[in-house]
Amino acid sequence: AWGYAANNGPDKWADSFPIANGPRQSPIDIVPGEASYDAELKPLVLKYDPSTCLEILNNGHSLQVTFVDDTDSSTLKDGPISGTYRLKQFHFHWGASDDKGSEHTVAGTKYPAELHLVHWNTKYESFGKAASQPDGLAVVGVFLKIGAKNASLQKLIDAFESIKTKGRQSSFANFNPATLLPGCLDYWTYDGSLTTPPLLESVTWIVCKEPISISSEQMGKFRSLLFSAEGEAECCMVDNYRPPQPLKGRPVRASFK
Ligand SMILES: NS(=O)(=O)c1ccc2o/c(=N\O)[nH]c2c1
Ligand SMILES: [Zn+2]
Repeated sequence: AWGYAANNGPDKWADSFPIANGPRQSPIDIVPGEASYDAELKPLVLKYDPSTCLEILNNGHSLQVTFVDDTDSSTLKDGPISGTYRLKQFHFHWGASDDKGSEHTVAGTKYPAELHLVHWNTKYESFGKAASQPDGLAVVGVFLKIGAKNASLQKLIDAFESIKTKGRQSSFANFNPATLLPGCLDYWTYDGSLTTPPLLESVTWIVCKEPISISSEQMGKFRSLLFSAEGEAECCMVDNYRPPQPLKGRPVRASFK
């Protein structure tokens, strides 16, 4: 099965998922000077209902918080997209040290971590169906940088003991993902893919320019999660990021000057 180790990591994914070398793969290096400001891009409209928060889980690749997505309670609208996209889950990617961990980079700069809020287009009947369509998904990416303790992230961290190993999940209620968004919602946007297998080219990426903070201690708690299941040799969940992929001529637009 795929992972992030030398024997099953990003350089090996093309063996089972040839789309890994496709024309619209993610993540990418975002070069602000080469992004074009598009005055027609609208502000993001994110409306999240904390009561749709369901559970927190360790899926062996990341820690993920999943949401009830059978109604339009938690949605993303406007920005670069048309129609309504429903929040399905959010998760993170991070490094073994503070000098790496994000998937997108900004003029080569790696952040210690990156948050992905995953939404699917309600013109399709489910996430699974949407994930195979070129306009099926919209993922909002938020960079994390080392700084002040983040009270919102702390609520997630307080649940980590119950999801330390692969396959563990626990109920997680009334969490408002809007508390994880930066104050300013300026963004870059481009057409891309899932950054993990099956690497489907169905994602409109919306990457926020402004990072949110996480303290060093909090970052250490992320690194205490395990890729391994209970009873297996312990393997720290770190460096669960795919490096930037070729842009292949794609335009990157900015919502800000
Ligand atoms: N890392 S990512 O591109 O946000 C992402 C989002 C949703 C996903 O669902 C997946 N398999 O079902 N992989 C995946 C990656
Ligand atoms: Zn992700």
